[in-house]
Amino acid sequence: MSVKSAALAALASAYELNGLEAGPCVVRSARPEFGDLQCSDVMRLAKSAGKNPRLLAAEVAEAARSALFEDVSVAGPGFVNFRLADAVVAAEATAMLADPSLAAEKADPMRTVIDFGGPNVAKALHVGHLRSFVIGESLRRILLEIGHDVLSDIHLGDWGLQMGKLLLGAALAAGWRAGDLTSFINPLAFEAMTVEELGALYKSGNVACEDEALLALARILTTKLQDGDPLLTEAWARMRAISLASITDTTDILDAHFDLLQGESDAHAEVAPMLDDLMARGLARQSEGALVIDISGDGLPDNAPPLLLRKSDGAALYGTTDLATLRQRVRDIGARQIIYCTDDRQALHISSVFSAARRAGYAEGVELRHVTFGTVRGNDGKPFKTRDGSAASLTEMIDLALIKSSEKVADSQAAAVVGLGALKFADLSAPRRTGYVFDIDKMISSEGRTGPYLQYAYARICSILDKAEEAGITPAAETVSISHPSERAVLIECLWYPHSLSEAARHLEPFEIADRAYQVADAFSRFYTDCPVLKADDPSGRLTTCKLVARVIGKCLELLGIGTVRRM
Ligand SMILES: NC(=[NH2+])NCCC[C@H](N)C(=O)O
Repeated sequence: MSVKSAALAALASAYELNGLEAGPCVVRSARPEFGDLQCSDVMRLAKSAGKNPRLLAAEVAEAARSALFEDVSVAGPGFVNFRLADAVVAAEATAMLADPSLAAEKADPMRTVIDFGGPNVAKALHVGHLRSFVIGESLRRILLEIGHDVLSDIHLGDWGLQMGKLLLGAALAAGWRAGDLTSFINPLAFEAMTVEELGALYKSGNVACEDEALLALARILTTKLQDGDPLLTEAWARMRAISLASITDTTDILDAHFDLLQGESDAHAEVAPMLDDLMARGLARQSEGALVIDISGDGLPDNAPPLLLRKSDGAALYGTTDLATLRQRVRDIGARQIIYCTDDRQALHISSVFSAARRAGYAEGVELRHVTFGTVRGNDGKPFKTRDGSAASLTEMIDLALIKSSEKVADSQAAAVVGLGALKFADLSAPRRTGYVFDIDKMISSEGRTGPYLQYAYARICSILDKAEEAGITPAAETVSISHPSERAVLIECLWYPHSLSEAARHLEPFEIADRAYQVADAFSRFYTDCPVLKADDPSGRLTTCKLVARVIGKCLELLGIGTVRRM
């Protein structure tokens, strides 16, 4: 039973007694002085039943009274407020501490594929990738925590026109000016190449494509590669490997885990049979030499353009590989739920793919969800840039966080945990769609809603528990009791954890967890100011409270992908 379900159950019978039909709704009380939980829909029900709202609320409150609540009262025009009995709070907290999952509500396990990161071969990782890695990894952990069977896939951008441009850049660098391009592409030349050099090849190829004639050549290279030209394939494979190695260096630092390191290219074998299938069933149609599929619904604007599946030159597009990948994920991996985590500028693309998949019957009974996020801004309110004016590079952002944290934390291992924690918490501590301002000094501060604040809180509680152990006063039975209003307040914050977890999973919103961690830590600091723990007459109850708080904050940070240290 969670705190919320207690009130819901009580309300349900109170509703029945009063002949009210609508399912009761309960939220956390915004004013703790009135109670822990609140129901505000009696007023609306009274209106439609033509009753006096305060009187009806009083009747509901009367019927909802039980031993679970110290008080059920009516406030204002008809709010019903519940105040949990202290014994219930203590018993719930005790049960939560004894439960390895901290009373998490488990879901019906579903095979879930989560597609996040989406880095591209030969292109530097930037601030948008930071968000996708951090949010995606946290969602991966949250969905695993509630019991889903999760597979994460990095979905490397390794296939479309960008690969033709890269190959063109390589030929240009090798001195090509005219004639057969491929004779200027030597796969062995990529043997010892760094990612930076690779990036420079892509950039020069991309700039060269401002010239229509060269762009046409890049398209030819793209199609040749997609048709399996052996030389281009070998060159491409080497470049892909160099990029992937450098990308996984970064994801290792960020502690983002991928079960599958697949890319757009992995869908290639699927493309031709899929197009045949769509044509055979009359779903794909020719349009000006290209092959398209009409789409609608999925939040698409009316008369959305059809999704382009094959260009007139035969090349497959971004949407084609996404559709083919989706089909594979459902058919071969058995995905019942597929989650895409990209910035909000891809909303139209992803909706188009979802719509095409549904029309084609590739997503029967499969939940498709797009997790979007907003922009990281600089202090000027514009998208965050690095000094040279280009989109901020992810490695530079990581370095900046690590330099700042090493100025604060002497131990180098702890400094890395703090720096990365600061970076990640800043990314997760606002609802993901909002975006945020990148302010490294604020992120790294140990005050306010920051990663370091939570990591310090966690370390401080651990040190209390360690001291208790050294002094031999670790309680034998872990029973929570309430000795002070501040202790009750922090326990209530802990009891909301299962609800936050469910909400985070339901809305695919790690902010719910970040906020829970902060609320618990904040209430803990008030408790610790008001209540001596080790010096209490009988420290065992308060130590148990500390233990639960450490477990909840530790679990939240783990779900956010943020590391902890026991000593700072
Ligand atoms: N399945 C997907 N489309 N995932 C997102 C991929 C992002 C893409 N590589 C880009 O940089 O824009």
